[in-house]
Amino acid sequence: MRADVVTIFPAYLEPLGLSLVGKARERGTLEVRTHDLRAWTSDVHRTVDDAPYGGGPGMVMRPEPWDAALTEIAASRPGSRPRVVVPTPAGVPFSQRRAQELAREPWLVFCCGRYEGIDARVVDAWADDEISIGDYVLAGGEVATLVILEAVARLLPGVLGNSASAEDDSFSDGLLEAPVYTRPPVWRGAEVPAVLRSGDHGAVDRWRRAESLRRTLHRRPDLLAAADLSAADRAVLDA
Ligand SMILES: N#Cc1c(N)n[nH]c1-c1ccc2c(Cl)cn(Cc3cccnc3)c2c1
Repeated sequence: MRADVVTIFPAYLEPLGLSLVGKARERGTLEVRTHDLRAWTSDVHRTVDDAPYGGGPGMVMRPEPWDAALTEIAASRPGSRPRVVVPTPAGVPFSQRRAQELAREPWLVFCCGRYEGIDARVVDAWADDEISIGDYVLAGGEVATLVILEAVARLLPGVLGNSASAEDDSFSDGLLEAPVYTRPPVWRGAEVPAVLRSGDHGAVDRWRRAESLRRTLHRRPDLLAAADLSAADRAVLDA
């Protein structure tokens, strides 16, 4: 997969050189190219924003630099067209399912806006996805792009080591993950649940499923409606 990121703060994307995404880049599983939007301005002040029509607070990002940037980037891979993702507070909610969908794309381009947003005509002309990573307000699209790209990168083939797999993820079965423990067996008087040290893999699986169901019921009951629950699951929830 190739991912291009357009931003006025390229340094914001430096974490993409670290850890899991960094290793995927080293392996060649993921290629990330970061672009400074100001490279497509033509005035001496490298202006990317202007006052909003209709008045109101803040500034809006001008269409011309964005269109020039996206036109050049989209033309850089003849015969191919990128899926253009625009993080925005007004976007559809990001989810594991959407991450899985994006992970199947060969080429993503992320438009990281700032100020009050990007001129809507550019978004209308170029965006395939307008995505929000949650119901809170950020100052721009860069952090959202980091979140989306990490969630997508970990789903790419070979990125997660043999000991982990995306199938075991929280949300992969539509439920929240069960609690996890490691050594020591007793820490500040708190013991690891005995079943996890029993060596009985069937019992461990049943315990984890029950804990996952109980956690989801208490913290995210909204997820249960879409989850594929067995009769045994429902017995746990009704207990
Ligand atoms: N994704 C996501 C997301 C989220 N969940 N919160 N905030 C954002 C987000 C994404 C993109 C931009 C751009 Cl461009 C400008 N701003 C600042 C802003 C703040 C309030 C109203 N309008 C714009 C962005 C905020």
